[in-house]
Amino acid sequence: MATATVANIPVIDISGNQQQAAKELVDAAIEHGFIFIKNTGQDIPVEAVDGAFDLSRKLFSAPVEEKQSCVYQKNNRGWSSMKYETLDPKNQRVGDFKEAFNFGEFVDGQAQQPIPPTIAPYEAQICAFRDLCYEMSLRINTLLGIGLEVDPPDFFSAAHLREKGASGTILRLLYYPPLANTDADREDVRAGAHSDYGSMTMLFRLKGQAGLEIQTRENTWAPVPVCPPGTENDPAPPILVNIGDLLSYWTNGLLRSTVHRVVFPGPGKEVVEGETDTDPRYSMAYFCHPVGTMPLTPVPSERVRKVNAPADASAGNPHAERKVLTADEHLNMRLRASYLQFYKDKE
Ligand SMILES: O=C(O)CCC(=O)C(=O)O
Ligand SMILES: [Fe+2]
Repeated sequence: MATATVANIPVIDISGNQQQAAKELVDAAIEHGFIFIKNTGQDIPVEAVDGAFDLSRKLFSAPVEEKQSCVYQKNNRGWSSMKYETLDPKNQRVGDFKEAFNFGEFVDGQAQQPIPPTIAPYEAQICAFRDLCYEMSLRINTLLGIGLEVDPPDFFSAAHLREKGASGTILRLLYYPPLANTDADREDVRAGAHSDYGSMTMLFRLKGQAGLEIQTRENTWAPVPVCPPGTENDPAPPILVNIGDLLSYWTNGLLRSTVHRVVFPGPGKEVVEGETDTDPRYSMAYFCHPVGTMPLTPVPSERVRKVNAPADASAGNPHAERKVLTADEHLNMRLRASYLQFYKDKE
């Protein structure tokens, strides 16, 4: 395999000077839409991430009947089986080569959805991990507000406060099995090309597991290494943050909601040194959504007001030719496109 020209995403330490961190975050969000957050274990302890990955392995290896009893529901929670979701419906002939399990909100430490008996004893642990992600997402949202000089600077984090109402926020565990030798269908893709639906996503990956690629400004695909240069000796790989569609709408396209996908790099394709696609791959994504009733209008920021939305940003922008959507209306529109069969069966 050829060695890849990897995406040049900066690694940012948000534990130091906050003004500096805010500036670096916003610069990266404008330029790449993707940001590595150095994992010093301060926001999310390394053991919490490892523990969540252990639970994920338990969950996906549970008997299929258990997973089936928690099957995907209209509230975007539960288990989706192999090839169930299609993230790039325009180009994919077969669904994503993955399984996923979505956790919605917990109330008093309890999931508000069926969970497989195999992991039921660990309900409190999943809730605690989701809470850690929530707290960290608020910090990042605050920094983005500071960096963009939004008035008030906590505009984004305030829009995400749980106490203000329900949101579409989801903790998603993902399992991508390897492609069997006999499986000649090279059309399989682990996750089709897409941008994320929420405000932003925090992604956890495991050392050595290849596959995530982002679309560059030149319309090429660049692999995103799990451990970029400078993080090799950190206690855990950095947390990868990416801007979703809502932060892009909120900022007139200034923050970039970058298209990405998960592939089998395959023979002859580029792969990051030290990574492979021949093993099972696990990842965890915290999809951060604001309170569902929030309108997606540009935020009060001089910097945002000055932006002339680029022509191509209007392609997926709900403001281009329709009424202003709320966060929930936007989410439902995107889910309908990705779970076509599910919605067809329901109608
Ligand atoms: O598994 C990954 O690395 C990314 C998954 C992803 O992009 C998604 O679920 O939105
Ligand atoms: Fe994604």
